Amino acid sequence: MASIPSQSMMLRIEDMGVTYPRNVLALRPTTVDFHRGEFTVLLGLSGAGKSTLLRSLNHLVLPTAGSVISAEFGPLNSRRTVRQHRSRTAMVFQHHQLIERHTALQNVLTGRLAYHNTLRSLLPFPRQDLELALHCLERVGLADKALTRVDQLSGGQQQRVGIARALAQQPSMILADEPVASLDPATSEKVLGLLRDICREDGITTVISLHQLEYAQRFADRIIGLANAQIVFDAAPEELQPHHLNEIYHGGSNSTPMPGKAPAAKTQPVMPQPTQLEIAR
Ligand SMILES: Nc1ncnc2c1ncn2[C@@H]1O[C@H](COP(=O)(O)OP(=O)(O)OP(=O)(O)O)[C@@H](O)[C@H]1O
Repeated sequence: MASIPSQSMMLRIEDMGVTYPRNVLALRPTTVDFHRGEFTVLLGLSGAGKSTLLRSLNHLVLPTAGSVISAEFGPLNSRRTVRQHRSRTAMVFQHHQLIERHTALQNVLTGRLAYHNTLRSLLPFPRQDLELALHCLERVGLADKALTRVDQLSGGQQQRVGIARALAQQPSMILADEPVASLDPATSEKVLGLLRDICREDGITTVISLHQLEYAQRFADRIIGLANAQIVFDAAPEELQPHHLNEIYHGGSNSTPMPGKAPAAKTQPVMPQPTQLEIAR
């Protein structure tokens, strides 16, 4: 039976694993707690399992083993609990998933849809929703772009609309899947800083997948390093040592134990390609 999460815990994955069709092992059975207000970065090479772990947290990817347990709603073992959990879990995507021919405000308002039934969502949004959406745009510095079509905004501005839409959902958790992968370094820093500051201010638990070590060290409260479908590091950024990076980015041939955990059992370590090594710098 699933154990009960403690007070500060927001979400627990318990012996959760994902194997895709054709026996592709993307995440070995793993147990991890995510705490209230924590800003966690999932770090690893392409194919390490970051997106799989991130998306399984709200069952966008369905775990094939173990369970996801919400402190608020319990184990995600029914359509009802999954729906409840998703209504409080906002997503930010790499390509923002905005409706380009709609205005920034209209896009942010879609963050409110989870709070209305299908029939209600066909009607104009209530005034409170409009005010909230405007407030969210203000928080990401885009109040003056509320009525601008999204396809007339820059990539960084579009991602800020994506964050405002997530905030309009009034989430207790935000899952961000490589939210800066399409942005230049200066814009990436601005977007990540904004997301981190707002989540900190509002106490929103955030899990975000990134390739860039530098950003993970700069913005994360906690880094979870993945390699070969398993967690090989899980601690504060200050604890990340060269041998951990070796584990994350090189398959860890001469690894030492990760903080708080026994050394991970490895099968068939996959060595990164030279292009992949670039991202470790
Ligand atoms: N829908 C799918 N069907 C089959 N295999 C998949 C699917 N999605 C991912 N995989 C495989 O699962 C493994 C983990 O992929 P995942 O996308 O989680 O890695 P990632 O660390 O997020 O990579 P990236 O940084 O490139 O997004 C990879 O081997 C990938 O090819």
